[in-house]
Amino acid sequence: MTGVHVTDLVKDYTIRNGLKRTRLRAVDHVSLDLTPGRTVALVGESGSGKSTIAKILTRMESPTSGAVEVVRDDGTHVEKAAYRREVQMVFQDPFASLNPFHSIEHHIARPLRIHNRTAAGEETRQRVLEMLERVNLTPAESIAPRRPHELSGGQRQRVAIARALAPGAKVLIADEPVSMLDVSIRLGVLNLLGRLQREDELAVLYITHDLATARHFSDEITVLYRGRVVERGPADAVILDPHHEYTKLLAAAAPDPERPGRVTADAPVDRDAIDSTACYDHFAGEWREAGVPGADAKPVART
Ligand SMILES: Nc1ncnc2c1ncn2[C@@H]1O[C@H](COP(=O)(O)OP(=O)(O)OP(=O)(O)O)[C@@H](O)[C@H]1O
Repeated sequence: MTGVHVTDLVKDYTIRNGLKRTRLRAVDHVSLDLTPGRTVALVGESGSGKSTIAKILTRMESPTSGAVEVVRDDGTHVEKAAYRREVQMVFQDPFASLNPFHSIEHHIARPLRIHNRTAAGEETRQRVLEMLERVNLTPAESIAPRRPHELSGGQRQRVAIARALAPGAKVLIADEPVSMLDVSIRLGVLNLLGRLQREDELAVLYITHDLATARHFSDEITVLYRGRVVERGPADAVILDPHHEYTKLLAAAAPDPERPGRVTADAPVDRDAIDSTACYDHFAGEWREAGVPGADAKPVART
């Protein structure tokens, strides 16, 4: 089994405006752990740095500083090719993430071959059909030859999940995996992710704006504000007993089943009222400095 330790991660982007260059700190000293069989939800408004963290974890971006270590149970580090195999991402947009020119079979067979998960020919085909069945795309024989445009958004996202698992993923980074799907099918896709996680003991990072699903589908919640962790803890504790003013705003804006309409973490925020220098750590039961690694973070006095 494989877990991920993120320590003191920083990502700066350089923004060019004519001749002028400015630095934007998208991720500000973030530390978090992903452990097998558990889901950590990363929540925060648009621009808080969630996708940047996902891209660094999947090596699509490199960090400015800090460490991402993927570690097996026996303490050995997962390197290079194994990293690419074991840490997989499910993207937000099931329409853009699949190649319209290739069949569903091709999308799943490719990672199986690249990562040497099958010999060739009939064996690969059998594995593809098995993967389609695992994500409830049946009858698999009828789905396999189709092109992405012949499937619904929910079915495409199931293909994307099967493709992510095909190489033998141990860590899944799911970046807003249901936000572009019709509300009526979101739950089905999240339930599927939950089942696969339990069956394969995956370590999952679930990135979302939606506090209700974060609570329901995650063990822990980490709240990000302006690139910093401002609150972390068990999912119920963060939602039912939020300490940071930003989390309180998010919790207050979370969808209420009694109320029609859908409000998310993108609800308007009074930025002047928010302090991003302190983080409430429910595990430690105290306030700590935000923007410093967990172990070294000093407790801070706060009422
Ligand atoms: N390649 C880039 N170059 C410059 N700035 C970037 C780049 N990628 C992201 N940013 C900036 O970094 C900050 C964090 O962006 P990021 O996409 O990680 O946020 P997010 O929380 O995932 O937002 P969303 O929920 O809208 O996807 C934003 O201010 C964004 O504009």
